[in-house]
Amino acid sequence: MSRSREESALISRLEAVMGEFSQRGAGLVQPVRSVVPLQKHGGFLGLMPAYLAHEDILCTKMVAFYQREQGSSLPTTQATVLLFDPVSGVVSAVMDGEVITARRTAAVSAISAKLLMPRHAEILCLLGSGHQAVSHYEVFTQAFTFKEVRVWSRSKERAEEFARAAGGPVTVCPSVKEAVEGADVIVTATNASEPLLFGKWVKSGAHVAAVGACRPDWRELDDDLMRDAVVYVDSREGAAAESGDVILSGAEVFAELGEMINGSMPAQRDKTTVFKSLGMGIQDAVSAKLVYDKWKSQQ
Ligand SMILES: NC(=O)C1=CN([C@@H]2O[C@H](COP(=O)(O)OP(=O)(O)OC[C@H]3O[C@@H](n4cnc5c(N)ncnc54)[C@H](O)[C@@H]3O)[C@@H](O)[C@H]2O)C=CC1
Ligand SMILES: O=C(O)C1=NCCCC1
Repeated sequence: MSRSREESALISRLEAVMGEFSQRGAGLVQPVRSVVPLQKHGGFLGLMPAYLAHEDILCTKMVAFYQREQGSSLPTTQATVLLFDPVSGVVSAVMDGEVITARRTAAVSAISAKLLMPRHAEILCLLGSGHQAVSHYEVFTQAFTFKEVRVWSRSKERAEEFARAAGGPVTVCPSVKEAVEGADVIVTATNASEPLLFGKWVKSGAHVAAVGACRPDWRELDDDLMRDAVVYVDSREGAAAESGDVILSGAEVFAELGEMINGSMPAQRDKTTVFKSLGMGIQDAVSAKLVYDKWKSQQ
């Protein structure tokens, strides 16, 4: 299967499961991520189980996240995914979770952009130049056509490296402000714990896919942006427990991505919108099953 067909298959599986999640039916069990904080070491261990009864997928991801020193050779996010046979509880696969995490997160952000970005979006801006920035660049430029792609990163060298490695032209911007001004779609994919994207810089009607800041006291977005934008989340329970951008700004969550997919809540495309992504076990479960089924079919 070509990369683009794999991407479309992943996106349609994710759309279906996010829609099912937002119906809160009995066929889908996914608690909010359990987090074991490792304050002493600047990290946490997250456990992300999920059971999808209709498709009989039983899965858990274990993800370790560490805020590394700049220049560290270790990744900030390290994940392992376990797939089980739900009939017997036997483990059927142990998978590295790096690619699954990178691609499913970008695919979910692309679903939010498909529904919420301005109709004639021309400028994509990526804040951060790490794993998520790379996967978002790949998935977004495959799914949509932009006239300009911009990147900003704390380290100019890293941003330049990112631009060199990208499959098309990327403008490296010297500041967040210059990167985001006039942008139609902004992806925040950093390890920041303080706001770096300010509402006063964001063009009215733009769509922000906010991927970082996954702890209740971490931020990427300022209060103005959170309060002025229409805020969508992947899971209301997840956002209430884990998103500093939601909790500390006091912003109202308008809808879940799945509610938009189901048509029970509208996509307010004409407004400035934020999709606050935290990541969900069901996303890993359907992604891991796609990988497993493909591997099985090749045996
Ligand atoms: N929503 C979701 O489903 C998921 C979210 N994440 C989150 O996405 C974010 C990025 O993850 P990766 O790309 O894997 O990390 P990475 O370590 O590969 O890249 C992080 C980027 O953030 C930048 N950065 C670090 N500290 C910063 C600061 N204080 N201010 C501005 N930039 C800073 C780094 O220079 C780098 O460009 C993390 O916050 C991670 O927790 C990761 C996986 C899934
Ligand atoms: O969903 C995930 O996977 C993650 N989300 C937040 C940060 C660590 C990984």
